[in-house]
Amino acid sequence: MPDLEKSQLAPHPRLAPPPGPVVLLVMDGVGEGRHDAYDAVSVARTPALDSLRSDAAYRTILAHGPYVGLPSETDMGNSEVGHNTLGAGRIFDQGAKRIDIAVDSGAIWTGTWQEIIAQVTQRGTALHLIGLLSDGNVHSNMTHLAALIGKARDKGVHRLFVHALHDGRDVPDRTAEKYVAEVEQELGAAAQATGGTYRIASGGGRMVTTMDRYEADWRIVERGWQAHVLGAARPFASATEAIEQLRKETPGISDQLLSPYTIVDEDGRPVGAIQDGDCVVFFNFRGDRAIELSWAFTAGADFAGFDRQRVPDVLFAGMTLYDGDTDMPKLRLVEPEPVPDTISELLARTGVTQWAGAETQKFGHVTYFWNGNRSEKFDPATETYFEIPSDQVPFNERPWMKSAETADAIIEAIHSGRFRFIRANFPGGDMVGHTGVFEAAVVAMESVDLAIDRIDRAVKAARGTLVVTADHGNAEDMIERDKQGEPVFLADGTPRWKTAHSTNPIPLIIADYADRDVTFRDDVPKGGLANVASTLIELLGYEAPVEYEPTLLDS
Ligand SMILES: O=C(O)[C@@H](CO)OP(=O)(O)O
Ligand SMILES: [Mn+2]
Ligand SMILES: [Mn+2]
Repeated sequence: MPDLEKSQLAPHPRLAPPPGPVVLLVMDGVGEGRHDAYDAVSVARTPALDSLRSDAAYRTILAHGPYVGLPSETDMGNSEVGHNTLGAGRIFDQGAKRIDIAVDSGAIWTGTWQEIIAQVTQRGTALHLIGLLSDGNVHSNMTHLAALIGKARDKGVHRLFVHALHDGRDVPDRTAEKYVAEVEQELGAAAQATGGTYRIASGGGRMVTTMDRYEADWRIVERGWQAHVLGAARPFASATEAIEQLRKETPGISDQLLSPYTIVDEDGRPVGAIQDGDCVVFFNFRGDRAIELSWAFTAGADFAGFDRQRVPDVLFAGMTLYDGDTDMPKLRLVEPEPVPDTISELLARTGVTQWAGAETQKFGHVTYFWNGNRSEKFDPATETYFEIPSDQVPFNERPWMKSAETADAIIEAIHSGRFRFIRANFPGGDMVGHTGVFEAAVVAMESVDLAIDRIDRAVKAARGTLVVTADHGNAEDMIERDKQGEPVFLADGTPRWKTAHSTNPIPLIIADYADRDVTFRDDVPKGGLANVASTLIELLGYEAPVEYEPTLLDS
């Protein structure tokens, strides 16, 4: 490694390293809400968090929009941008924003896009656009899909198929039909303009179709493959008909869970199965839930995810890079901004031992996202990764998730004495928050609190430092609100439960058990996730690099 000596962190002039480890707990999807009846975080009984808030150093920080590299103040945070920003100590333009810029400047229509257009027009093959119909700006954005359809139309593409994943997680639930109608309109106009075939060819809810992550459940991707590629999912004449029928069969079903389907013609043949010579663009820009399908399209015979049955020879491109280590996918429409010199890289160079762990659902959050979308370690000799297998159920059915097992693993890491920096993620607030089941979200928070209580005692005994924060809000605001912020109710008076993240600030708690004077400075009122890395580096006993956003600690 070049410059290893030069780039080591310097000892902090005032703060000595604590005798025990610095332990960072990221409560996924836990913001500071209104403390009303729809705030599962405050409704939950959380004695550990309550006493930490009152006895330790406590403040809130920002985790949305421009504070994490997203286009606007109204953009809620999410795990990718949140953990990227936590790990980078700086704010980088994130996927959503980079694609917006590339569309505005036209840079997206060079390179890979030209290759795709050349192939489909010269060979008369089809262009397939797979992705999430959403304007949540977390995994995808409808404006990007519209731009792709419009450009294909202008380039005279004759056959274009959209494989539609339904959201209900980053947008209000049960709105799938609205996004479908929007796309159908764009496709209809393009078909008319070109005299070609522009159609939705398959679809399904994102949590059961295609968008698995961290290999939690490959069956999800297999179902997507059958729907999009093989054209072999349950047949329907249109996406609208599929959504209507599936809702009739399971009243109240969330868009996330709509079964996969394939659109067929009058003879029952799939209208847009994927064939040799076709081109495929996965228009999601976020990596975690895009990686597995990308593997399925690009891996050779050693692919072990599921039996693909038929692997069409296609040109496959991602909206952007999904995995920096494996350079995957090889073809992409927009290059990401590299995120160098993350906190883990600096700590590894300095020889600080690190442990990172979480259950499967968020394992990549504290490794891959934390390290700027890289899955590899910087120094295997000093870094340990630990994964606890997640349950494979809707999380409202097991809202405690693996909180206890994660706490066990962290406490073991503390007791081993081998690690100076320990970081972990507790998914409960987020994963259960996304189900829109309020009572379950309360249980999730209580299980996270029990875990924090145990970890807090272990950190105290080891004379370390406990840092508790989050990556964005979710469970603290579980109801849809109107423009004035008032709760929205259904006709029968029940709350319209919200399944998405929020733009709320998040907590930052520091409990130092090493007899050091640790207090927050008061001159960074708009402190955000980007300020956490410098703060952690100081707590570890080093000077934060000047390139990072400043520390939140008093000097
Ligand atoms: O589940 C996910 O993919 C997102 C929401 O779309 O949540 P998070 O950013 O918390 O991982
Ligand atoms: Mn998250
Ligand atoms: Mn989430």
